[in-house]
Amino acid sequence: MSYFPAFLNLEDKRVLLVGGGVVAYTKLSHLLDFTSNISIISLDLSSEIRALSKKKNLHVMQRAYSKGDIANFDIVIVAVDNISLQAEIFEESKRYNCLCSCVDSTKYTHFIFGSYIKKDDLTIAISTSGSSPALAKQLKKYFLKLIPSDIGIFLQEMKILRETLPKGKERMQMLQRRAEDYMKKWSN
Ligand SMILES: C[C@@]1(CC(=O)O)c2cc3[nH]c(cc4nc(cc5[nH]c(cc(n2)[C@H]1CCC(=O)O)[C@@](C)(CC(=O)O)[C@@H]5CCC(=O)O)C(CC(=O)O)=C4CCC(=O)O)c(CCC(=O)O)c3CC(=O)O
Ligand SMILES: NC(=O)C1=CN([C@@H]2O[C@H](COP(=O)(O)OP(=O)(O)OC[C@H]3O[C@@H](n4cnc5c(N)ncnc54)[C@H](O)[C@@H]3O)[C@@H](O)[C@H]2O)C=CC1
Repeated sequence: MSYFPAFLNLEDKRVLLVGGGVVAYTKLSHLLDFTSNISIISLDLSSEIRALSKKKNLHVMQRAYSKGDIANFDIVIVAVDNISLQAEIFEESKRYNCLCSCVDSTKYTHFIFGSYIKKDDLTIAISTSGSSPALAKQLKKYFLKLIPSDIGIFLQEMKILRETLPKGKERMQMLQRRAEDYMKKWSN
């Protein structure tokens, strides 16, 4: 099955990360590119997670997960080395209308993490539907080399044009032409 590639606004969403090891750290550092409204529950916490949580002022609870902990969260990421806990929290998430992502099996997940490039207003996300995270990572590296360093400036110019010119056919054609011309300058 493929996953619908939505770009979520996390501004007022409360995120819970369960787990404090190697994989939890990767997920945390990626989440922090988009929100810092993150709480963490974990039995143990790596020194990297401790340091990052302190720096970002996150709410950290060092203890085992207990039933009901997700009640006040919109999104939960379960990055523990315990598949049955992942399955339990996934089941529980359905009752609380909470989106759940578990790191060990796509059976227990509403969404997965993609590999992504984030440069100013540009976000490119890549998924292999779980078939090969390693390839997703390599594709990211490949595409990263194609993106020029002035992309943020170009996007700002386009944003201003879209905000100031009246909507309509003329604006659509002009914006399309500008986007095409901008990309023609890339070496290929
Ligand atoms: C389903 C998914 C669920 C999810 O995590 O959301 C998932 C699951 C699993 N990953 C595993 C292994 C690895 N994961 C990575 C890396 C990343 N994994 C990420 C996402 C996803 N991983 C989701 C699917 C994404 C898609 O659609 O492709 C990335 C893209 C994003 C991120 O982590 O934020 C990030 C790269 C970020 C970047 O750098 O750009 C590497 C490579 C490395 O670490 O260098 C390896 C080793 C090589 C390999 O296995 O390919 C294992 C087996 C563990 C084991 O064998 O013990 C499972 C579980 C299983 O498959 O059973
Ligand atoms: N999705 C992905 O990208 C990847 C997933 N994995 C999977 O991720 C899982 C976690 O791997 P690591 O982070 O390397 O393990 P780890 O051993 O470094 O971390 C596990 C964490 O879970 C916490 N934990 C365990 N039971 C808990 C409980 N009942 N309540 C609260 N916290 C609890 C531990 O305290 C620890 O912080 C593994 O099962 C592995 O197969 C591994 C690689 C990549």
